[in-house]
Amino acid sequence: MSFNRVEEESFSTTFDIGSLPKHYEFNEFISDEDVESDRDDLPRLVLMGLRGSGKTSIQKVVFQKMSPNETLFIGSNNSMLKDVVNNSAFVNFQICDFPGHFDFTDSEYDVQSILQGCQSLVFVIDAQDAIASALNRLHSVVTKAYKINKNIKFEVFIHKVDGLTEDTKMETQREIHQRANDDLVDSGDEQKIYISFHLTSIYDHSIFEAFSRVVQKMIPHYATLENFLNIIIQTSGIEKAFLYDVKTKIYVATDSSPVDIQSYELCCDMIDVVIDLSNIYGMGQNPGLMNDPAFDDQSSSLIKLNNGTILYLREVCSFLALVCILREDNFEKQRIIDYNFVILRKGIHKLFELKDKEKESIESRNPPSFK
Ligand SMILES: Nc1nc2c(ncn2[C@@H]2O[C@H](COP(=O)(O)OP(=O)(O)OP(=O)(O)O)[C@@H](O)[C@H]2O)c(=O)[nH]1
Repeated sequence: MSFNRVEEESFSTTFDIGSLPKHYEFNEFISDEDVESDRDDLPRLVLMGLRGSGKTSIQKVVFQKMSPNETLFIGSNNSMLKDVVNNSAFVNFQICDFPGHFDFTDSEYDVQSILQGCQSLVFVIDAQDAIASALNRLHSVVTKAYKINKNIKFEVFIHKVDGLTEDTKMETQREIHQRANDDLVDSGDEQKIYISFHLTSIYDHSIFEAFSRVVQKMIPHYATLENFLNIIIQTSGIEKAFLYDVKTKIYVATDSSPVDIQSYELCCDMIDVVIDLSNIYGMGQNPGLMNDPAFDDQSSSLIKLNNGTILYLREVCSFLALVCILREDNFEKQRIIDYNFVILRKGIHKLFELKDKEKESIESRNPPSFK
């Protein structure tokens, strides 16, 4: 199998690479005031946890690019904050950040309808604080939420672990895991409710890694994406492949081999380098225009490390990039890799179309109505 440019061009004519339907694109320059946070039609992710556990900081750091140090000045929330994350077809949901003092009996919030449309409930526990009251709240939240919606995926972020030693981290995780499961056993819910645990901190990549896993569970076609990546690594001599949402550095998919956090961090750093360089040299013909993003269909990059490893990035569509790690020897077959990449990109675009068609058919079966 060999790659030649004619083949790539023939794909380009049948499918306009890099140009997805407009609504898949993230508009980088929407101000906070313009964002339509009441998009109740979108899949919903709910953040809960005790006061000061770090919910708002997580949301600001991951989705609004706030620097971790700035979160010191956020202040406590007294009402629910809603936000819409709309980067691509895969990273497209509404976030509801409940204040720490929230109670299910609180008539201020329409908990029933919020949780009915909820796909993922992230409960944040401050690992530097006493955990007993957080565990009580966790149990009460998951059992009540499960009664309202049995399809919610429950995720616990054991947060602020930057202040703990490696040993304490593991010990805290073990203790929280054990006690949360014991509580479920006591209430007879252990067969029904499954909780996933993640160690997180806004001061390193762990929060992005954890959010990646949460977002992946919200993607209906995740298995297909994973399969695509398995095929490309097998056929191209690649060691690890990540499909990144460039804007947030969440990886929306990866192949089925285990993720090692150093590889993930390396790929995140590569994206930063590409965006920074594009901002300087790659702003197209009109560098002054705000709508000329630093990441477009021409974006690609190759970085050689001094240990014989190569990082290779190719743009898949607006704000989605494939980042691969491979041995330098295997990169001799770059044409095959590029050819396989074109096929992969075509497959992912088809998946977008499929998702779009499914959405249209659901909407035609349930036309929107005024409440
Ligand atoms: N050390 C450390 N501090 C963090 C981390 N995440 C958040 N914080 C700090 O925790 C404090 C509280 O964070 P918030 O985001 O306001 O907490 P919250 O859960 O939204 O609080 P409420 O709005 O009262 O419910 C802030 O001072 C943050 O800087 C973390 O990963 N590590």
